[in-house]
Amino acid sequence: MVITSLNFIAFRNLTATKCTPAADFNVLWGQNAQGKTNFLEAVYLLGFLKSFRTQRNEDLISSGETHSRLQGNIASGPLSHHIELMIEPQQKRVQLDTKKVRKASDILGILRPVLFSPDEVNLVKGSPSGRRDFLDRALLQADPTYLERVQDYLRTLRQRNRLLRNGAADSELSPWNEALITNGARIHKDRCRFIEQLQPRIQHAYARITEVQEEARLNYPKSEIENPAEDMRCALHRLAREERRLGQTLVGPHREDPQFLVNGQNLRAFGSQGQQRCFILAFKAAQIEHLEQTTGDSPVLLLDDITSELDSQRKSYLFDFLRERRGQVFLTTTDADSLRREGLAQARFFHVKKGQLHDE
Ligand SMILES: Nc1ncnc2c1ncn2[C@@H]1O[C@H](COP(=O)(O)OP(=O)(O)OP(=O)(O)O)[C@@H](O)[C@H]1O
Repeated sequence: MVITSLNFIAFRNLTATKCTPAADFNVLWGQNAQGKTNFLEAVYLLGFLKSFRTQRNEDLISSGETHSRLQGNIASGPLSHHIELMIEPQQKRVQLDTKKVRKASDILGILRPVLFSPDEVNLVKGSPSGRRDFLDRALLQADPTYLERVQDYLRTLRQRNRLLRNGAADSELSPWNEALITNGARIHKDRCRFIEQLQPRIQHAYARITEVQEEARLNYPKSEIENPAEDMRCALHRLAREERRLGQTLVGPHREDPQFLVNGQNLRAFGSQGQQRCFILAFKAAQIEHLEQTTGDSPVLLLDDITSELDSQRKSYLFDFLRERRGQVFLTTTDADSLRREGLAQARFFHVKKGQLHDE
């Protein structure tokens, strides 16, 4: 898939930005705090409807404005689509080909942006919720219907927590236990299946990046158990008193923690910065290849200031990887010359200055 045109109005410091990107490499360069990441964020929002930096709509709207408007034309094989996203403080409204989109899952997949940003490296050592979210975002790109299953689970979880907090009787809780088990086991299976598909690619990419014999694994807890529903039921029984005492659900995929392992050691506790970066890079490469194979289409890559983060070996892997694949890429950098030296001289260069884009 290729973005053929973009139009951003009143988005952060991008007051009025029009752009006709190249079908392959696009470099957004400029000094710090000029709007380069804002541009990537806008593209990401058009495809994913969620920011990778904030949950608050107000942050996205240019100061002093009431709403932002993002528009993009996307060509995918013989098809072309127009996405329009209106961001207001209390809501987002989406149109696909001028028709109102009611369910987010109907639009995921029209534009698939895969982001690689330095901040993601911190996920490896951060909280379990960051790692779950990281995995879930990748899964959603591969399978937009996963969103509805996650939403069902979260609704059940909220309701069950409310009942636990209010000291509801067992008979009242019982149907919610069953709903939690059914929806939770589905999420567990979805995540395990997805990781199983990515695993050989992660391993392969990691070996190529590092050129050492280390085994990289993404591990999901209890992925080997045959019946996750039964396992959840037993755990709910075991922890029933504790759940009532705390007023919250202690069992289910919202508590599970994907582990990033190298040679069997958890990077969360033992990983060097270099191993963390390699792992995330390998994961992204695996995710992209998997998307290309399962959807038959290349996602759009958004690389935020990545060259300053990587050493020369990882940079050369990344550029080889980018050159070998087809597909559209947007890179941000403060140093356009170094990208020209990397062989991206054919890219389309946009200078970003004070929220304005200048085609060069
Ligand atoms: N809602 C908003 N309204 C107006 N300006 C905003 C808004 N949100 C952020 N900005 C401005 O956007 C700029 C930051 O842009 P961005 O994060 O894209 O930087 P960048 O060019 O990627 O820089 P770096 O290289 O440091 O990452 C800052 O000047 C900030 O004040």
